[in-house]
Parts: sequence; structure tokens; C-alpha cells
Amino acid sequence: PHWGYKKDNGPSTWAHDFPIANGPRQSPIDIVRSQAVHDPALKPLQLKYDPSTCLEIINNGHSFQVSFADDTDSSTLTGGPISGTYRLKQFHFHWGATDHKGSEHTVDGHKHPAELHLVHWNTKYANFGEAVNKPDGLAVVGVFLKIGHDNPHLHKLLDTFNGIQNKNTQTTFSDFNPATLLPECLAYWTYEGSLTTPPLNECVTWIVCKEPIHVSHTQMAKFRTLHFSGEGEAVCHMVDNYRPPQPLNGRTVRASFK
Ligand SMILES: Cc1c(Cl)c([N+](=O)[O-])nn1CC(=O)Nc1ccc(S(N)(=O)=O)cc1
Ligand SMILES: [Zn+2]
Repeated sequence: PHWGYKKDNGPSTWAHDFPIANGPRQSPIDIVRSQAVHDPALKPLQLKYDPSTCLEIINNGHSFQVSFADDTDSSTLTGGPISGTYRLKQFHFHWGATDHKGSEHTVDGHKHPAELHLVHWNTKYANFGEAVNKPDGLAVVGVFLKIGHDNPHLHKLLDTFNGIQNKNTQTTFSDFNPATLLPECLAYWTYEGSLTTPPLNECVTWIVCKEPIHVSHTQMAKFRTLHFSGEGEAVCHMVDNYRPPQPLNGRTVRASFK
């Protein structure tokens, strides 16, 4: 069956169709704070997003995703551990069935209730499709979500959910600034890894923010109203769409902070 997050098609089965699942630089990982190496040469992240490049919001059967026009340098990532300019293609989330799990990266074994991924591709390549086949093709900024006060910037996203409840549904979505989903402090950990879902390409420079953003328990409950299943199929709630941490295989995690 097509890959997913159930017993019969979940992360422990992905290696059958995608042998790179057992590769040397897979993601996510557990970030062990004491093992991270402070690198003073790491630059600050520069994220410049243009809300007018926001195109649509999609339930793709694995997550919900907001996609952006990436034909110009309007929404870009520069600085940080990367060289050159990477363009924002989409952002999406991973979350759990309860507030006690859901993130892909963990910190000293701690699971957050959700994790945001802002996916950018290296403009030294012609397009996203080419970039995913290069070791420095993508840069994904990960942001942890923590249960706390209501997040006003998430409401615009959550208000579209009635229209994208089922797999392969989408709706127009415009004028959204993903910078509103970034934490105040952009201190980060960085390491070389992969896509966390099939095809699991080892093409990602991961940039994981130390500081989480907040989401309320009620807002997290709204995430869980989405469906993995399509219209007319047996309802399967979209929860636990996260891959567990993978072997570090000797990789070094660098920290932009002391
Ligand atoms: C492989 C590919 C191509 Cl090529 C295209 N395309 O549009 O040309 N789209 N996809 C799919 C894709 O992007 N997957 C993806 C998987 C995991 C993550 S995650 N969690 O952030 O690691 C980010 C993205
Ligand atoms: Zn992701």
C-alpha cells in the first residue's frame, strides 16, 4: 500500500520501497544538547517572506501544506549555515494524537506536540525537483510548537480546515506571512539530513530553532480534525504523522548559540 503512518505502511515499512530509509544521513534525529558544538562562524538566519507569494493550502493525505510561488526570489532564506539563496516552496506541520507527542525532531528525548517545517530549495539549481537530488538542495527550518496561549497567527490557517478535511482537497489561500510563525529568537541547531517522508532524499540542511512557538490545546485539537482518508472512505484522523528519530551515524550537530 502507499506509504503512510499506519502499522502496515508506516515508518518501519518505508525501507521496502525507499531503501535510503536506512541511509547515513536520515532525519529526524534526537538533538542531544550537551553534544551540540557551538560554531561561532554560523551566521544569523535571514528569512524574508512576501505574503503575496502565498498560493494555496492543501491536504495531501500526509499533512496540510501551504505552497508558495517560487518563480522569483520574493520569499527567501539566506545566512545561517547555508551559502547562497534558498527559495520558500511550502510549509507544513507534523503532530500527534495527544499533546505529548507529534514533533519529528526531539531535544534530549523530549517530544513536542507538533513541528512546523518551512521548506526552501537552493537557487543554484533550476527548480525544486532538481534540488531534491542534490546534497545541498534543500534547507528546511523546523520550529517546535508548545502548548500555551492561543496563537493568533494560526487562526487564518485553521479557518480553512473545513474545506480541506479530506485527502487531496485544497483551497485558495492568500496573503499569509509565514514569518508570523517564527519564534522571537532565531537561535538554532543545524545538521545535514534528509526529507522525513518518502522519498527520504538526503538533500536537506536542517535548521531547527531552539525556541518554540505557542499553540493552544484547542488549536492543536483542530489539527486533529483533518483526515488522512479521502471523501467516501472510512474516516481516519490525521494524527501521529511524524517519523521517529533516526541514527545520527556520527554526524555533528552545530549550535548557533552558546
Ligand atoms: C520529492 C518532491 C518533489 Cl521533486 C516535489 N516537487 O514538487 O517537485 N515535491 N516533492 C515532495 C516533497 O517535497 N516532499 C517532502 C517530504 C518531506 C519534507 S520534510 N518533512 O520537510 O522533510 C519536505 C518535502
Ligand atoms: Zn516535514
